[in-house]
Amino acid sequence: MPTSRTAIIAGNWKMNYGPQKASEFTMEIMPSLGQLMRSYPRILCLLCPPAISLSSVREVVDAMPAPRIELGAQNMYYEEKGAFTGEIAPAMVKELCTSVILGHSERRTYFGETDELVNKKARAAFAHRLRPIICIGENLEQFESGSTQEVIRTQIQGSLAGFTPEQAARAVIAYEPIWAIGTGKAATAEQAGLVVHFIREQYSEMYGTEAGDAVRILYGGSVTSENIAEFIAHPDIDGALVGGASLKPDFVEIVRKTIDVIKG
Ligand SMILES: O=C[C@H](O)COP(=O)(O)O
Repeated sequence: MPTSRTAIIAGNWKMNYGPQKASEFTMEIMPSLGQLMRSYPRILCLLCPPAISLSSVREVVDAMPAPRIELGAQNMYYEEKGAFTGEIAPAMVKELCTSVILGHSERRTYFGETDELVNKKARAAFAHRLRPIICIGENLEQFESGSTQEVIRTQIQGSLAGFTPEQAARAVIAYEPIWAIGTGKAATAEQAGLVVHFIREQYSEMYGTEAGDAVRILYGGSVTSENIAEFIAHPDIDGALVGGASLKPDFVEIVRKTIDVIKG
């Protein structure tokens, strides 16, 4: 990644760690994570536990303050409040988080989320000054049939429809090829980099060249401390959305190696 952008390492805990376990795990990683974050400024770290555990993680992070360690929600609804059983509203997320993951492939696959819905949620995020992390990516069949670019183009145009240039600049994109998620078979940095570069081109077409250069784009899919360095070394990739490895102290190693690569 170039020096003009800030790295982001986000840990998506998915449906793991209730309030008690989330608190214990955060206490376990915060001393070393905090030390790392104090050592280098050009990186943002996001912890994204399940919604029910956000408060307990918030308490630990507040008690062990360190710069640029923020919380993110894994999802939210777009309505302000009301009779939407089981959902959480943007203002509720905003009380504890700076960011929200939207349109994760697991939301799209298991809960039928569409680009249109992701777009509504992203607009609600902007309205509440939350940073949306918008996930896109192709499945194995689409990858093997060579339709990755077409899928990505459709997802970008649908999920980002009607964004102003300012909103587009605040959004973070996470490219997650579905075939690499939770499989232990990460894309190569070269494979991921080609798609991420394509996303930058789409951004440039929609919002101008500067926007294409400035937008922060993460890679996600079987990222560990063993392979993070090659992704961060790629000029188009700005960080990672980490699933399984974010549930272990390996997450701190991922942050450490990211800093090592950026520092050079
Ligand atoms: O949100 C994270 C991604 O789905 C990647 O998950 P993973 O690192 O377990 O493959």
